[in-house]
Amino acid sequence: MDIVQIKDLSFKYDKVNVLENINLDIKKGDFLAIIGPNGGGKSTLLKLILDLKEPQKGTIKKNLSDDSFGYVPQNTNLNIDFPITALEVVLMGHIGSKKRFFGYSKEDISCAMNSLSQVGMKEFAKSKIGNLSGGQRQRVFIARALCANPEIMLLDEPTASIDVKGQKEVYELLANLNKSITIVVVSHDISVLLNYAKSVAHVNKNLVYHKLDNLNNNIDENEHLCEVELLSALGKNSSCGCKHGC
Ligand SMILES: Nc1ncnc2c1ncn2[C@@H]1O[C@H](COP(=O)(O)OP(=O)(O)OP(=O)(O)O)[C@@H](O)[C@H]1O
Repeated sequence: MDIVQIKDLSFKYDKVNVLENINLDIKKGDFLAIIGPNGGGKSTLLKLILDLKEPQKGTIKKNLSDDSFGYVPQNTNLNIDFPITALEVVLMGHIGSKKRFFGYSKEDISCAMNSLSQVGMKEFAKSKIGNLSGGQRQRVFIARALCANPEIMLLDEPTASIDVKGQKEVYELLANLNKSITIVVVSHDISVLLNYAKSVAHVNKNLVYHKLDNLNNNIDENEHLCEVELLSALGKNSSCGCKHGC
């Protein structure tokens, strides 16, 4: 079943076209990697899917209820020096609370602890967010998105500034969540991500979609794999926008 159907979507900021005639169906259970060069339109596409922006042309149809999206934004806008605990960060994402202005209910706290447990961070519930490693902090942000009990989770650059070991841990976690949640990840760290993704969408104003079962898998995550190499492995050509200038 397609849980998101994007048809002939175009979007521009001012007069500059950022996305042009995008067609994409996201299947229930998919683990979709959205890759592409800087400024290619990946974050804009996520925001359109999340209704944070409106398409100027084309349609996005969703076979989901509105509150079943989990979103882990690129910039969490959280000052990590702020003395807030992992549990409090997760509670901030709790949309089920009926006691918003009077603190959180026991149910909210138990749901947040459950989310922390799902991401392997229960014992860090009382740790200050600034004292966690980058990978641990990202797990807490994933736990916050899990509080909405999402059917689909969208993550924008979840492994930026995390070392390869930490990246693998984040993707192992997402692969595990993918047993019940559809996962969409925007990332530049494609060598690690592509060992976990089931499909890939290359976005550079236009979108090219590939299923990944025909890619020779077990990519060595310590080796740099540029988008040209990836797309040529998939039988497509594209100019590389990667930072290595290949
Ligand atoms: N609010 C905005 N107003 C005007 N232009 C914008 C705005 N947001 C993004 N853009 C421009 O739209 C283009 C696409 O941006 P977007 O953030 O979607 O790309 P991206 O593929 O996610 O990039 P990156 O990989 O660098 O995060 C860029 O040229 C960017 O400068």
